[in-house]
Amino acid sequence: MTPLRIATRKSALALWQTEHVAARLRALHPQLQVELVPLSTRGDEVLDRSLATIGGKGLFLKELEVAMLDGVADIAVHSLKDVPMELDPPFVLAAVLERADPFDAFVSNDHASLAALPHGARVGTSSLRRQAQLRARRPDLELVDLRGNVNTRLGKLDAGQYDAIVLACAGLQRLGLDTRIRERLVAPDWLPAGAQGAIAIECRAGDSATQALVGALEHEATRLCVETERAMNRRLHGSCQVPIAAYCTLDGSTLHLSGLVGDAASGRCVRAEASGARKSPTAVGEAVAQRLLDAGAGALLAGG
Ligand SMILES: NCc1[nH]cc(CCC(=O)O)c1CC(=O)O
Repeated sequence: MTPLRIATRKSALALWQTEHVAARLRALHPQLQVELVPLSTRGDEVLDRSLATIGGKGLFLKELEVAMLDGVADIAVHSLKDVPMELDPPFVLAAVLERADPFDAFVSNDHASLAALPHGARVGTSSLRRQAQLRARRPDLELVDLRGNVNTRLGKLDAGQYDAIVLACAGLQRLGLDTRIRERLVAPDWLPAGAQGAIAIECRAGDSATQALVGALEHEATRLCVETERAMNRRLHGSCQVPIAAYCTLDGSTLHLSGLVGDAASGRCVRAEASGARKSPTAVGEAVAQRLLDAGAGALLAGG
């Protein structure tokens, strides 16, 4: 059998996620040889600049997609929250794995919780979604830009540049850093990015053999929830540059979606919810998007 080659970014988190997928594929298919193809992406090389000015988060995907088109790799492993709402037609998400912890983590060396931070404390995050929710709860905080991969961000916290930072729980847990989590910021009070905590496998749309191979890793409940969240984002034209949060759960046959659009500067947040049948993730996502727009989210999305 020809080996299955997996394109991956080179950050510690990306490599962990790719090794995880490789191990699960080897366990499912003992005869299969699985190889990693680590690649540098433009998104990794320009982390110090605003991603919006250089083409958005899709930059992390592009090189991995080129590798698949060139036949250098068969699949690519992604954090689904970083995957654009629309994939280019030659690609599909062949599997979505069971979601890990979907929530954000409050991380600090000196303070036990967001509420316990002293007045005017410095909190590092470059996520507009996190900034908007921080401002809403604590208008007194000084919010400071913080980029880089998980270990870079923790290093800057430990160097004393911030009193606290906010990261995804899933990334910390995967890297064995869960003891750094001082407080989990959970729904309904605090909402994560759509698809946070979920790993997705992308492959060529025409490659049905590979799709069959990786399809065994599909987790249906996660797929339904992230499709609902992504339908909301798509309808709102969400990208990493707009403060949009979405969190969906599946309860038996019912999807429950909570959405939020915020403004990082003022901390104004508009929220909406909807429920619907598990067979209708798109309708549930679009219903929440419409309710957010009806409640005034359009002005926040337009930047004011
Ligand atoms: N923005 C980068 C990114 N993309 C995915 C994760 C965490 C893992 C996940 O959500 O699956 C992170 C780190 C973070 O936001 O702290």
